[in-house]
Amino acid sequence: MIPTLTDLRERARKRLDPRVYDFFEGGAGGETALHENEAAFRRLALLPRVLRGAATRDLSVTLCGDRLAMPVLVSPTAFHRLAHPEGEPATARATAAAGTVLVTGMAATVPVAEVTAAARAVQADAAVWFQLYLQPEPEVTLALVRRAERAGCTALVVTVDSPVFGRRERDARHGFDDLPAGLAAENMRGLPGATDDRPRDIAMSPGLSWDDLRRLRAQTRLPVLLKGILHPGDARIAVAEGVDGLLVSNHGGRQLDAAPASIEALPAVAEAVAGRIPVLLDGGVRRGSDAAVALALGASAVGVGRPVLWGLAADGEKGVRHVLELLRAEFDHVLALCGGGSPADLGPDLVVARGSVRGGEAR
Ligand SMILES: Cc1cc2nc3c(=O)[nH]c(=O)nc-3n(C[C@H](O)[C@H](O)[C@H](O)COP(=O)(O)O)c2cc1C
Ligand SMILES: O=C(O)C(=O)c1ccccc1
Repeated sequence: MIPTLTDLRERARKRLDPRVYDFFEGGAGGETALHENEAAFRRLALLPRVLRGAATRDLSVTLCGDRLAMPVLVSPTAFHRLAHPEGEPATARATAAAGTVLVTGMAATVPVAEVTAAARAVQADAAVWFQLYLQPEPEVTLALVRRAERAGCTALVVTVDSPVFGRRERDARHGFDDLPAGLAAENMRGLPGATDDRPRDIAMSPGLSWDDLRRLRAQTRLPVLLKGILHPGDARIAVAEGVDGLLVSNHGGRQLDAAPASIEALPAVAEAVAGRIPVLLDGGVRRGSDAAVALALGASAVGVGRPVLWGLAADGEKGVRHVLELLRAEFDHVLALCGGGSPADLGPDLVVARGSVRGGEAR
C-alpha cells in the first residue's frame, strides 16, 4: 500500500512527542482558519474540459527566475529538527530531488548555508529561498539578508502576517514555549541580542510599514516576495511598490483565526494583481486537485507546510520525497483529467461551488 498524506500524518503523530505534534498541527484561537483552509477546498469543484488534444503534459513553472518542475513548493516551517534529527538538510535534499523550491527561514534549526549546500549536493541548480521576519532594528534584518545571499538563496520571502505572534492554545495547554536543549534557531546566532550559547530571539514587529520594506528592497538585488497577503488593497500597494511576488496565506491558520481560508482570499488578490507579478498560495493544500483549484483561481504555484513536516517526521528525507511525489503525481493526473497539458490551461472557468445547482461564475 502506498502511504497517503493521511497515513504519514498518523505515522508522524505516533512518532512525535505530543507537544511537538501539537505545535506543528495547531492553529490560533479556536482553529477556525486552520480548519477552513482545508474545508474551503472541499466546497469547490473542478469542471473538467474534454477533447483538448493535450497529448503530453509539462508541469513546470518559472517563478522569480527559478524553474520549478511542478507548481508546488515547500513553504517555510519552523524547527525541522523537532521533526527529525537531520532537520532542514533532509527537507532540502528531498525538495531538490523533486525539482522544486524550498523556502527555508529564520526559524530553521540548521544554518541557511548548510541547507543550500544540502540542496545543491542533490541538484546543482536547486533553488532555496529565505523567509524572514523584518526585525525592529534594520541592521539585524540586513545581517540576515547577507547570510541568505552568501548562502546562495535566490529570493527573499518576507512574512508580513505576524505583527504579533498568534495565540496558539495547544502550545499554551502544553506549556510549550521553548525548544528542547540542543535545538536552536541557528540563523539567529551572532546577532545583537544573541549570547555565546543562545541565539537572538526572533522578534515580531508591529510597527513595520511599507517604508521598512522599501529599505530592505534597496539593500538587496534578490527578488522579494510578501507572504501573508489576504487583502486586495495590500496586493495593489505591493504591486505599486515593485514587490516581486505575493504569497496569499493565513499562515496555516496560526495567526489571525478570524481570517478567511487562503483559497477564499485568492480570487480578489489575483484580480487586484492582474498578472503583473506571480501570486502564490498556501494553506490547506493536501491534494493535487487543491493545487489545480488554486492555479485555476489565479495562483502560479502553491506551497505546502504541514504535509512536509509529516513526511519528515514519518521517514526523514524519504518521507518528504514521498509527500512531494504524491502531490506531483496527483496534480499531473488532475491536469490530464481536466484536459490540460500545462498549468496555464487551468482557468477560473474550471472552478465551481459545490452545492449550487448552476455553479460558480458566469462562463
Ligand atoms: C509548524 C509550523 C511552523 C511555521 N513556521 C513558519 C515560519 O517560521 N515562517 C513563516 O512565514 N511561516 C511559517 N509557517 C506557516 C507556513 O509557511 C504556511 O503558511 C502554512 O503552514 C501553510 O499551511 P499548511 O500547513 O496547511 O500547508 C509555519 C507553519 C507551521 C505549521
Ligand atoms: O510562524 C510560525 O507559525 C511559527 O510557529 C514560528 C515559531 C517560532 C518562530 C517562528 C515561527
